[in-house]
Parts: sequence; structure tokens; C-alpha cells
Amino acid sequence: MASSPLQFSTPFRTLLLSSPSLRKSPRLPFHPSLFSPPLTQKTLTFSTGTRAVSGSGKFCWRAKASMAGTTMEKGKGKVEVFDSEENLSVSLAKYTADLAAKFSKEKGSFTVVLSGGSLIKSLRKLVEPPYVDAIDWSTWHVFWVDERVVPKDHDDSNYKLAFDGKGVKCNLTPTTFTVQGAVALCFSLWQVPILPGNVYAINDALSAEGAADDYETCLKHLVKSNVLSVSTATGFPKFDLMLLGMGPDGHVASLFPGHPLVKENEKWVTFIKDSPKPPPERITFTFPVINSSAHIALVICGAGKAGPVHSALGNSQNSDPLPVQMVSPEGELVWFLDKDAASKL
Ligand SMILES: O=C1O[C@H](COP(=O)(O)O)[C@@H](O)[C@H](O)[C@H]1O
Repeated sequence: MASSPLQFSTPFRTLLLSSPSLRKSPRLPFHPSLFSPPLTQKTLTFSTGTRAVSGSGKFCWRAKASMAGTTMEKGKGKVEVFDSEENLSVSLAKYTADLAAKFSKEKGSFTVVLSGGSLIKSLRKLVEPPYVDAIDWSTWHVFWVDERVVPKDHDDSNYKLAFDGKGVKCNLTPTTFTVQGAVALCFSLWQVPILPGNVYAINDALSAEGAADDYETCLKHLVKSNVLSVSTATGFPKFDLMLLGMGPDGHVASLFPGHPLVKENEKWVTFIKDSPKPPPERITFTFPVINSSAHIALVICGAGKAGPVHSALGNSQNSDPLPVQMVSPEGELVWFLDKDAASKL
């Protein structure tokens, strides 16, 4: 078990980041440099001077410091269990930033695939210091493992979720934060200088079938232009990193338990018109593409997901595997679990 950096609640960080004077002041006890030394204290209390924020008087914050994830090696990859979603998101940001740096150095680009859902909230640390400034965003090529067939400005759109970061509310923890009206900072692609041409969104003017074909054609062009690698083992595209969530039923991407699409083994991108989770029409990467990845991070939080996590990582045997159990990349698989999702292990 490794020790973790000091963790601050999201509202605290938001306030810190929103105030340039606080960020720069070397005198203040919560200067950002405090984020890096490992600490072991359970609770710390910081007080600022009266000039701290917007002339609102004297403030006092409590910030919790806790240990980083417990790591287990399972037959199904590396399993990291965190005592909070906050700590998980710190570790996920480091993992993603490290891979981005490695691939960008090796080949000048980083191909990263996002899912929708709660993953987006857990990516929020990437758009905070130190990562937001350290990452070379110009090398990023961003894809979606699945997308709902809706306009890009629709609330159900995974593209919209990643761009405005508002689809999932961040936790405000009033007990540890005394300033009212603060807006929590979520992951948002608007906040970082990714080249617009490197963001591969669905063509929302097409039908589900048309959009899936169009996305697959786009991937094939990117293979030809050497932006995207191909697995020599499978012939399917090989993304540098897939960041995947999982639904409470064990679905990943838009590959649902018991649906015939989980067996698709020729197409790169396919479509579904009867998704059990609304909206019904979606496009999705197929398992051969998912499993050709160089790295997959499965990011799962909450007690409601403990059952499928147990099916996948516990000792139970089931003849009809859940989609999450079919995630088996030729590269590295890392499970990022909070303690609730891991509670049945
Ligand atoms: O519908 C979807 O659900 C899954 C899981 O979402 P979550 O909110 O339970 O984390 C998501 O990974 C997928 O991309 C999305 O389209």
C-alpha cells in the first residue's frame, strides 16, 4: 500500500483554484505544493487570514488526508481500491496523465477513449493543477466508446457530458466547507486546449446504423493516417487508453447483459436500437476493439455496483458472463474501485 498526497474536498479545491491570489501566495498554508508530499494525518485544519476570499472574513477549512488505494493483483488485472471517490479520482488523473506523457513521448500522440456516465465526474482532477498545466493536450485524440444517438447538445449525449461536465453533479460537502454558493469543478473538455480536430464525436445527423458506420470509417481513416495503431494480434484498432465505466447491471460501453451485440466479433463499431437503459438508440465499440486496447481503466464507484464487481473479481463462477467480465485487453487492465464498489470482494 502506498501513501497518498494530501486530499482536499472538491469545494475547497474549487475555491482554491478560483482565486489566483490564493494559488500563488507562498505564505498560505494550503499552497498547491501541499498536494504532493505524502501525509498520514487523518484530519488537518487550515485557517487563512482575513484577506483570503472576497472579503468574506475569516475562513476555516478541514481537509481530509487519507491513504491511497489498496492494490490487489487478480487474474483479471490490477485492482485498486480507494477509501473515497475523491482519492480514486486523484489516482485516476495521475494514471491518465502518466500514460498520456508516455505515449506522447513515444509516438507524438495519445489516443484516449471515454465512456459516459459517472466516469466523467471521476476525471475531474485532470483539469486541475498539476495535471491541467503539465499535460500536453495538443497530442490528445479523444474518442467515445459509446454514444447515444441524440443531438450533440442533448442532455443524454456523452459528448455533451464530457464537454460541459455538468451532467453529473460533483459532491458539495457543506460540513467541510463554509462558503455558500461555490460551484464544484467537474471534468470538462472545454477547459483544456485539445485540438477541435482531434475530438471524434458521433455524426448526430445520421441514423444509429449510419452513425456507427460513419464512426468506423473515421477510425479506418485514422489507422491509414497512422494516428491510430492496429493490434498485430487481432487486426482491430488499438487505443492507448480506454477509460470505461460500468452500469449497475454490469454493462460496459453500450454492451448490455444478454444482448446479442456482446458477441459481435467483426464490426469495429456497431449500433443498438433497443438499449435497456434509455435512450434506446446508441452506437458502441465492440468487444474486439475494446479488448485490443493497450490499457483499460475500469472506473467503478458506489454500492449499487458491488454485485457485478463481485461477479467479475470474486470467486463466484457464472456460465453467462456479464459484459464487464468480458473486458480482457491484450494490454493492461486496472480496476479503479471505491470501497463501496469493492464492498463484496
Ligand atoms: O449508459 C451508459 O452507462 C454506462 C455506465 O454509466 P454510470 O453512470 O453508471 O457510470 C457508461 O459507462 C456508458 O458510457 C453510458 O453510455
